[in-house]
Amino acid sequence: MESLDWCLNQPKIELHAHLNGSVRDSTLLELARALGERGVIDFNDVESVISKDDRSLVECFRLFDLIHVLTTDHATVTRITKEVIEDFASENIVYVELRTTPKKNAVIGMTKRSYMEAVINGLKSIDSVDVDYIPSGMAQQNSSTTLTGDGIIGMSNGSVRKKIYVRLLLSIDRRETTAAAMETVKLALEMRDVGVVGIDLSGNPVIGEWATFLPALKFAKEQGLAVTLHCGEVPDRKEEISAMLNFLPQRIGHACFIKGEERIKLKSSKIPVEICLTSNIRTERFPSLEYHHFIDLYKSKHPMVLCTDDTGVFSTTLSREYSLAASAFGLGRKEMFELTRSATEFVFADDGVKISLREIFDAAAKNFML
Ligand SMILES: CC(C)=CCNc1ncnc2c1ncn2[C@@H]1O[C@H](COP(=O)(O)O)[C@@H](O)[C@H]1O
Ligand SMILES: [Zn+2]
Repeated sequence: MESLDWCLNQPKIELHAHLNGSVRDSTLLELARALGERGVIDFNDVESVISKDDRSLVECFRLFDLIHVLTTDHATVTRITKEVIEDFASENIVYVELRTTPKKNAVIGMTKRSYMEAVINGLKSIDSVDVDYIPSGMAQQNSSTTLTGDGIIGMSNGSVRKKIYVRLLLSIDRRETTAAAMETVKLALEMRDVGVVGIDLSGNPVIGEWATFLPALKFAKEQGLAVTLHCGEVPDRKEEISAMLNFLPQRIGHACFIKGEERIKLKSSKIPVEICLTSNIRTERFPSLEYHHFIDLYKSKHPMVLCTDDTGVFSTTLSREYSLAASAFGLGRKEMFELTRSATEFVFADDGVKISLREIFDAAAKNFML
């Protein structure tokens, strides 16, 4: 494997990360213990599920339901958001699009909006790194900081801090109705001034119909939100894949089972693909990386980026994904650096952020392209 240290040190862009899939195991266990003590859950049952490493698709979605029981209150959503962003920043991710499904729970007074406000509070509460989540022109910049061009900012007092750009995508869960999906899109539109830039369609891929989500996704697009779709996660979905590609989303995730005509359509569309290697292997989309479609897309120069999907659920990091790709597909340092740098062009943030990211990668090129 290409040295994990090198992959850790290079600046990286993460475009496919689900909040509740990225929670630290230690945090989940702590939350489970507390709920166990209150008699809400049986801690021993939960511990064995959380500690398991390999999970089938069905088991993964059961785990998500369990994670949601543990995390869905305002204070915990704030806490996990803070920890997830701190973890991403600690491995030199300079830009992350974090996606999450806004949730309601009348019993604790949670609305989709208050859930998202708890996420924003998590971003605000981070003080170990500089977090940029407000789009240009929407807030006063911290005048005591200047970008040095390597993902690090120089403070007017001479100290140096890491900086991470964070933008948010609101996910529509495939279990939701058209009305619920529309509510999420409207919320996203109202929260553009706090860093929401787009919509994601995710959830159990064998549940739900494309036609249910289409009206909300169309509306999102018309209103200028970017859209990314989980597409081709399971076999035999020719019609849905075709309809999704015809929709022309700004990006798609996974694309594991896009074959024949649809594969040709994908390639000619140039829609960037978010590739999640460990996620695909752990959920047995492919028997091993040797069979993964990464290399076909890569060789045909299709726009793509490596992502984690769920660092917690799949026990991975973005650095590890790069290291895996290096060993499985023979990528050298230059290729890995160019792969993550190329994602600058398909982030959903505004042009000001793209310009800053180009500067960060240009400045880092001399150290990482050797
Ligand atoms: C089986 C598996 C995990 C496959 C690959 N990955 C995924 N495919 C589809 N939806 C996903 C995947 N990983 C996370 N999600 C979605 O993200 C949610 C967790 O993050 P959040 O609650 O939106 O903050 C899950 O409940 C699910 O709706
Ligand atoms: Zn995903």
